[in-house]
Amino acid sequence: MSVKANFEAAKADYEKWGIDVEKALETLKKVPISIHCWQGDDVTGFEVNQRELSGGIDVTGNYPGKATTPEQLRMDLDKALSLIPGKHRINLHAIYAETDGVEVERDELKPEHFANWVKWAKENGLGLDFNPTLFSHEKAADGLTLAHPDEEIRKFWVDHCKVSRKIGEYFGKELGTPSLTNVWIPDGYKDIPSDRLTPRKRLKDALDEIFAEEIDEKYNLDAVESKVFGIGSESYVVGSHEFYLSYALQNNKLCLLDTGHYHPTETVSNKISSMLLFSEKLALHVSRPVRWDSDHVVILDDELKEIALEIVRNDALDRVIIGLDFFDASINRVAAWTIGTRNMIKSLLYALLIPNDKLKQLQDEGNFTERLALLEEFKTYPFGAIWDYYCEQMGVPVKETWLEEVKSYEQEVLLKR
Ligand SMILES: C[C@H](O)[C@H](O)[C@@H](O)C(=O)CO
Ligand SMILES: [Mn+2]
Repeated sequence: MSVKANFEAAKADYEKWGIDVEKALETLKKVPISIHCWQGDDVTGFEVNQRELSGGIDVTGNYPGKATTPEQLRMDLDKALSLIPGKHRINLHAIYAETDGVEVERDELKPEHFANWVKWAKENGLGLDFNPTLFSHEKAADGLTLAHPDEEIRKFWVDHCKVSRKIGEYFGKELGTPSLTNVWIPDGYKDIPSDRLTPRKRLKDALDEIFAEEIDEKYNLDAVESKVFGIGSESYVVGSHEFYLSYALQNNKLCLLDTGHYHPTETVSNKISSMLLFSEKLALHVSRPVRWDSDHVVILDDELKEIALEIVRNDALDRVIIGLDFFDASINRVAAWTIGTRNMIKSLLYALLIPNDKLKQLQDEGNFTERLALLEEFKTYPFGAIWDYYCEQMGVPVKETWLEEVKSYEQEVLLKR
């Protein structure tokens, strides 16, 4: 049977439950995923003075063909984007600045250092998001940045975050879609601290300084990202979930939840509804922690589906900004982007094809038998046939045929680097 014939049969199955499949596909088309550029070069960046990756995060693997220039990284992104249905966004870090071989310190970065990214984004109809980079730098060598006891170091990082917001504003103005500028810092201690409060007080003051300048939300949205621990900050992280949740609420900022930044049995899916009751918007870094914040490529697992369900069933597709955050150097990097992003989109489609109103009603009626039965049966509804049709309609490879394109690209481009 053709993709279309399979689709028609599957559509009929869903329609029995009152699900408007065409409408679901129209909705899906409009959801942008913010794809992180750093999967393509193992979080290296293009600074003239390149430093080792630090900040308690790690990339393992030595798969050949990693991008080592901005042109290569954009070319690899182009390839991945050609295999992913929909129009999306690209998420940059400050270390991806292009400074023409001139060493520019991070507190001196300017919008012009990202002009090539903006040009490319315009050509491809992409939005851009941004992150100041508060790691892989000698001023972060002891694992402290915005919470550093040394005022000079703190000021350096405050200034870096200030210029980063201006870069976000520039993206928003140029591209006509607000940039999400997300602050994540590695600050913490390996061993039990003797004072938990003072570093948090310093971080709070630093954030107040960073956000003192009003920037129109038409152009830039600010987010703050928490973490439970990192390598070298096992006992204490200054920017904990409670810290940033409170800060974001009090200061009208977006709280960003990275799915790898919580205790192993704590799920982000269970936090979304609570936060939606108190914040207009929140942001995600969808990742896959395997035993720790290992940033494995996102797969279509139960938690991913549950996250998508929480966004869809709470009508929050325009309130939850979905970004990805994984980096695996042990596999083809273009494939990593393609697998992870296609899975994120697949999970949203899965959620859009669930009879969510009926299931809510069953819960209110106390009919937990039928609730469980339907949730389980829908797991094997012919969702794949709808997904294949969506890919075909969007002009990207159906099923695993995209892999052939990645293999050719590897032979023709990546292995020649
Ligand atoms: C590159 C990092 O993953 C990113 O900046 C941050 O979002 C993070 O998740 C650190 O663990
Ligand atoms: Mn993250």
